[in-house]
Amino acid sequence: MKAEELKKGLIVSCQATSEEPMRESSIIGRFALAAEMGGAVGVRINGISDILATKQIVKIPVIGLVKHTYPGYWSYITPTLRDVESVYVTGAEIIAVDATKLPKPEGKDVRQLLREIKKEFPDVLLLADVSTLEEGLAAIEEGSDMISTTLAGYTEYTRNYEDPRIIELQDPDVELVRELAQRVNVPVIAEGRYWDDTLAIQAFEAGAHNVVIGAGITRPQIITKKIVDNIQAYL
Ligand SMILES: CC(=O)N[C@H](C=O)[C@@H](O)[C@H](O)[C@H](O)COP(=O)(O)O
Repeated sequence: MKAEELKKGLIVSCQATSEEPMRESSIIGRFALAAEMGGAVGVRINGISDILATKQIVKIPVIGLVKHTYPGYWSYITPTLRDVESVYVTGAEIIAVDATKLPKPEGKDVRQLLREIKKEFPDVLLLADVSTLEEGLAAIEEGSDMISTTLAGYTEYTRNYEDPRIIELQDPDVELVRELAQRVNVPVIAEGRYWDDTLAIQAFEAGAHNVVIGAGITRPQIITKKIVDNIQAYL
């Protein structure tokens, strides 16, 4: 696949941690199928078995990643060459990688990591997950094919709140999408706390090529809680 082939539109992130009720690869695959049936142009999937389950039943492009934590390092989205390789062999069309300025495992800096990925996997479509404009521009210089605002609001220097439960409710960073779209000529993907079509349209108006919605579609316990909290006042 080539970067130009990624259609404009909605990408659905289908992810569940070990504490979540949907934590099963076949369920994640079904979420991805539902996303495809609903008109999504791509899905974003974490973990090898979830990616493989998804690849079996959908035709739309898969953005694959592995969340892998290394002691002493903050970066956790496909942060090493070996992690990239593990996603690469699944056949995921696009690979998402932490492209924040924070140091990467094995003592690498972000530019070195991105450069090595491009060298070792020249045909890979590399999606740089960033939290700031500067990180996005650096990732483009190192050959990234797409940029996503995935980590805006999550790195320590872009966080506004200490409480991780609060951050889930914060507004998405539409301004970062606007700034990136003005400065780069690769697809800019708006991601992180986009809950619905109203927020997604704001991102498209700001120049996004795609908007990723995760929790707002595929984390039913969070959706339920949001609705329950909102109607509580009337009960
Ligand atoms: C920060 C981080 O680790 N984000 C992850 C990236 O893969 C996922 O946990 C998010 O669900 C995804 O980015 C979609 O975002 P939201 O669920 O807010 O629509």
